[in-house]
Amino acid sequence: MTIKDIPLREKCIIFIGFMGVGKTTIGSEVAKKLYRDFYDVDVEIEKKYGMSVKEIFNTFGEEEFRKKEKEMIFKLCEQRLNIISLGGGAFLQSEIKERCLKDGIVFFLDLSWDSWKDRISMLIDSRPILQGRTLEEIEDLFHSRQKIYSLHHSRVETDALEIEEIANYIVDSIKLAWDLYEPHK
Ligand SMILES: Nc1ncnc2c1ncn2[C@@H]1O[C@H](COP(=O)(O)OP(=O)(O)OP(=O)(O)O)[C@@H](O)[C@H]1O
Ligand SMILES: O=C(O)C1=C[C@@H](O)[C@@H](O)[C@H](O)C1
Ligand SMILES: [Mg+2]
Repeated sequence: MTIKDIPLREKCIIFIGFMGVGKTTIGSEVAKKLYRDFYDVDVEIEKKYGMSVKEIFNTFGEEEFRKKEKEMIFKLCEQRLNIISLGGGAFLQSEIKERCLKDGIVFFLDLSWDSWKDRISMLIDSRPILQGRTLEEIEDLFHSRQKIYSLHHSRVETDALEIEEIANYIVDSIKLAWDLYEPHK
């Protein structure tokens, strides 16, 4: 059986989007609702190194982190049925992007800059990419990153929604797609 033959119902469900939009939080909620295993790529890499992402960046550099990020995502995509939240920069690598779009159902969590900036205090200490940047530089990064997320299977605007509402909407839309494209016989 080739990779093309993965039934829709068995494909991994993958979350992308800028740092702090809610990939980890929403991914784990969706996994609970679908009774599936959840993997957060940043957390899996942290477990491998026994260090935080910030420590990995400081000790080994971003290039090493990106290499591990690709290895980890490819490994998780090889298995079926996983729910996977990517790091905010994973789609910078075109090989990751292509693999995820081929083997998974990719949800882009889209949050406006105005809403995102209210979360900055929760994120600034633990996200190495944000450190040492002014608010204006972070805003530029936020906007320039949007194009890496432009290829996806579904986009969810999360601004006005609670975590639970977003997770329910995503689960409903996945079930609808399953029934439409691969109805039970
Ligand atoms: N819809 C929401 N409403 C309010 N707060 C939210 C919502 N979604 C996520 N959050 C909060 O925003 C913060 C960042 O969320 P989370 O860690 O899930 O983002 P992320 O996309 O995984 O970030 P990163 O790419 O840096 O790993 C968390 O404190 C989370 O509780
Ligand atoms: O947007 C990014 O480049 C990153 C996002 C985080 O999830 C981590 O993967 C890391 O801090 C890099
Ligand atoms: Mg996360």
